[in-house]
Amino acid sequence: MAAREIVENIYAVGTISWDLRCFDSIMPTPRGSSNNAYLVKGSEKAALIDTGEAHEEAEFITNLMRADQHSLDYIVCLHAEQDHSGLLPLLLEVYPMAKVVTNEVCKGLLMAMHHLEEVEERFIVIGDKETLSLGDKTLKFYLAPWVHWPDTMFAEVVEDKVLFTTDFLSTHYASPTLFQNDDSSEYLEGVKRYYAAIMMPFRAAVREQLALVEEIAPEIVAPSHGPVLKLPAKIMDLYHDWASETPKNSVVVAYVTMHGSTKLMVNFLVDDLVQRGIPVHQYNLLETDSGVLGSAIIDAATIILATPTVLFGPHPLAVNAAYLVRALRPKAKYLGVIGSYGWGTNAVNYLAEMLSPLGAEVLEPVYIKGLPDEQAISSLHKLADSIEERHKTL
Ligand SMILES: Cc1cc2nc3c(=O)[nH]c(=O)nc-3n(C[C@H](O)[C@H](O)[C@H](O)COP(=O)(O)O)c2cc1C
Repeated sequence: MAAREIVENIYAVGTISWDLRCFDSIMPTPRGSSNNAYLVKGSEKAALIDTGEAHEEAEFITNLMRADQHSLDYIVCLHAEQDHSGLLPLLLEVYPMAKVVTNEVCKGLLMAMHHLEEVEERFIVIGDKETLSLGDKTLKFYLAPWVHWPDTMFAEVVEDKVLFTTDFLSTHYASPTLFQNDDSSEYLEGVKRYYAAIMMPFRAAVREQLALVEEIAPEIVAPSHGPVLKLPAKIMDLYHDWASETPKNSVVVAYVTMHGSTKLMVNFLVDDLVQRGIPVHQYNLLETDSGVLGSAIIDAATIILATPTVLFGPHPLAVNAAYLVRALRPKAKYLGVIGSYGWGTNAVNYLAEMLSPLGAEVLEPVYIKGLPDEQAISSLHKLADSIEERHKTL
């Protein structure tokens, strides 16, 4: 990939992974991704904004050479995670005069993770709203913690109104174009997957950093993954909506079944909710990737886990889903467990306990032996009644 000019003397020099299908071994990336890095060439000094994964060295160094960058004054680290900082040790060797510019928290993480004690004197620690002159371009730094690590920060090229936002407003999306001009559904699906997996647990920080971006009012947002954005109003609006604490009148039913009993229960419950006009989506956990499930739970008011009992507890796929729900901390107000067992079970308690840190109300479970009978169907109707009643108060 050649270095690509964003505005005069600011280049994208990162790497694109067209074939990547899972990021961090946790996030499915059906459209690939990119690890973005940027080169800012001032009249006196040059700064690299972030690096890339350690294994991307060949492509990365090639890009810097194509940008004709044979020396560097600064390597700015906006975030210590290895997809941004993995090449820092190598670049410190390649550019022996370069200083590392970062905040105190990020410095601590970089030093600890890359064992950089020997080069500590090459670090320059900057604080919130401090600036660094590159000659005719000025970098201004903004601490933006918890989107999504404690160290995250933004950097602005003041004269060009370009804001580097690290993972904030990023998307795992390998784009042939430098800028994202369209609202293609594929791209927006990527935006949503990324928000769900990375930003959702930190909604309060997301709201704070949205306000910061609005205050800075950049003309161009250059994030760490996916395309560069001009006036990202659409994505900002989506973030505002997703990061609010108000859930929507919708229900997510995530289920697994071995012999079909739990599936029949799901069918009854979902049909009942549909009859009542409550938006509901069901997901078979056997074939639902974590990005789809994560996106689905962003704003649902109720999440139902449906599982048979396996060895006295929930099916492992339901445990996995519950773990994901707990970790992503969605804004759901109500949780439910339904399912089927044979002779003895602790599945409901197990899931209720797993999900208790969310602080949501756990609705009366419907957990039955074998196939659903009339009594089970009546209990599922009652569950739909309580969902309808509670959703009226949203
Ligand atoms: C591997 C396996 C382990 C099971 N372990 C239990 C168990 O510990 N306790 C129990 O009550 N039922 C157990 N069952 C029975 C199922 O929970 C029961 O058949 C249930 O009705 C299946 O629901 P489904 O039709 O939705 O798959 C087990 C079934 C299988 C296949």
